[in-house]
Parts: sequence; C-alpha cells; structure tokens
Amino acid sequence: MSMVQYTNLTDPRPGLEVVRGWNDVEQVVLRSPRGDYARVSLLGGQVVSWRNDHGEELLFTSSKAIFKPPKAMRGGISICFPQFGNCGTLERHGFARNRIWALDEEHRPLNHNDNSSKASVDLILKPSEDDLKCWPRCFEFRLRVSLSKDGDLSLVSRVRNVNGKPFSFSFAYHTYLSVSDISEVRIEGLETLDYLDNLIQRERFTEQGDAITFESEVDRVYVSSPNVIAVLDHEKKRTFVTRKEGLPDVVVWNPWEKKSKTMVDFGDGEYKQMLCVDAAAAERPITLKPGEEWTGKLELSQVPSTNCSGHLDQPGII
Ligand SMILES: O=P(O)(O)OC[C@H]1O[C@H](O)[C@H](O)[C@@H](O)[C@@H]1O
Repeated sequence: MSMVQYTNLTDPRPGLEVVRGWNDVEQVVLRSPRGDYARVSLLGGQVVSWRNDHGEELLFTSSKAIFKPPKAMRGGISICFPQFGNCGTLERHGFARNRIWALDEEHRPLNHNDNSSKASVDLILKPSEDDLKCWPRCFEFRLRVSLSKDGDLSLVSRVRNVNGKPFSFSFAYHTYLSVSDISEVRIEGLETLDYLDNLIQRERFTEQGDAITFESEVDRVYVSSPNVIAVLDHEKKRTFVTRKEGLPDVVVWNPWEKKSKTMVDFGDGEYKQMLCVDAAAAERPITLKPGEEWTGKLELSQVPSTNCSGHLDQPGII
C-alpha cells in the first residue's frame, strides 16, 4: 500500500514521492501499480495532473496558466472554499486554493471499508491569522486525494467546526476536464433538471430531456442533481464518470471563444479542449455547529466509450 502520511517533508517515508513544482512548492505524486498517475500540489491542495495508464492527461491545464497566488492556477481540480464563485465577500472561489496546505499528521481512516490498495495523500488547511481577519471561523479542512489501483481519482474533503460559533460556507471541486473538442462532447445525467443560468442573472430554467451539448458559452448551476453523471467525449472515445456525495449541485462551465479571449491566463482556442464540471454545494450553504464535521466526496473515473449513448444505463456505471 502506498498510503502516505507525512510529518515532515525533509524526512520522506517510503512510498511518498514529492517533487518540487511551480514556485518551488511541493507536489505529491500518486501512482497506481498499472501506471496511472496523479499529482497534488500543496498550493491549494490542487490536483494538477491525472493521467491514465496510457500516459494520457485527463485534466486540462491552460498553456497560459499563472502559477502565482493570488491568481489561482487555471486547470486541474481546485478546491473552492469557503466560498464558491462571487456570492460572498471573499475573493472569487474563496481563499483555500491560494493557501499552502500541510501534510496531515493526524491521518485517520475514513471508514472501515477504506480501501488500502489506494495510493493517497492527506492534506490539512487551518486558517491563518490573516484568514481569520477576513473570515473569522475556526475550521480544520482535511483533504484526502487517492488514486485507486484502477486509476480512479477520489477527493474526500472534511470540514470541521473546531469551536466557536456555527458557520456556513459554499464549496466546489472546480474540475477542468480535458476533452478533444467541446463540440463533440455531451453530458448525461442532468436532463430535465432545474438550473440557474449565470449568463442571465442566475435566472432559473428547466433542462430539456436531451443530453447537454455545447455550441456557445455555458455557465450553469444544476441544482439538486443526481450523484452520478457522465461526460462523453465522442472523438476521444472516452467517458468520464463523476460520482459525488454530500454535494448537491453540479456547475457546468465553458467560456467559449469570446470570453476566453478576455482571460489573460487562457491560450488561444483552448476553450475547445476543456470542460468544467464541478461537484458543488453552490446554492445552499452548508452550516456547521461547533464540533460538527461535513464530508464532501468526488470520484472520477474514465472508461473507453464503445457505444456513445446511454452510458448511465450501462452496468457498472451507477
Ligand atoms: O476563473 P476561475 O476562478 O477558475 O472560475 C472560472 C469559472 O468557474 C465557475 O465554473 C463559474 O461558474 C464561472 O462563472 C467561472 O467563470
């Protein structure tokens, strides 16, 4: 088992591979026995790479990404906490993605079925004095990132109110999937759901009965969505399956050409190669009383598509 528990980066234990990433910040490497790979930066607890056993990168990172806070790196999976988007007083998507996280010394099993054949790393974020000035809540945020022997990537977040008063927060796993061409992609599992359209002052609409396809900018919050959705990439013949727990919403975003041209950290035409599908608690904040803990989980897997329709009905997907 390549479970990782570190107290000190200068004293690395067998099984944990640490590399120096951008700005000299450590990144932890996870590998599966068959060759899948993931890398997690201590900056933001951000998953910055996830590759399958063929060496194909599954997460998008912009060629113009900026690797220096306060700008969050555009790509991978960033942790949006304690605020998702701009609906609050904090910086966009909260401060957690711009903080240096620590390796968690108090690693503890999540449950009795905890799969020890996973490679995993446990990170922790506690508020700094400056954080407490702008968001005066005492929390501990524990993040476990794991790679299963089959290459599935999972992120488990546990936020605890360690004392003081009740507090509320919103949250998202802001997930940049790498796709062949956004026009060739569709999402199954969000049909007939209500969504708030961020492009039209968060007006509420109801999705049609068809899988979602893309032909212009999309920025929507699908509220109270099912826990399993599939992203089908026709050209790459690949399907991503997203499973979530404790996170009611799914945010779907692609800036399309016009908006992406206004983004300094986005390469020309790269909007075609990305699709953000975020498991989120975006609409209704999560409230924790003193001593309470919340858990929010994301599991991502990818499978070759043999037949690009009705994936959610296939055995093994749900
Ligand atoms: O630029 P970022 O902070 O990574 O956010 C990028 C996007 O994230 C979410 O998906 C939001 O719904 C979008 O409105 C936002 O533009």
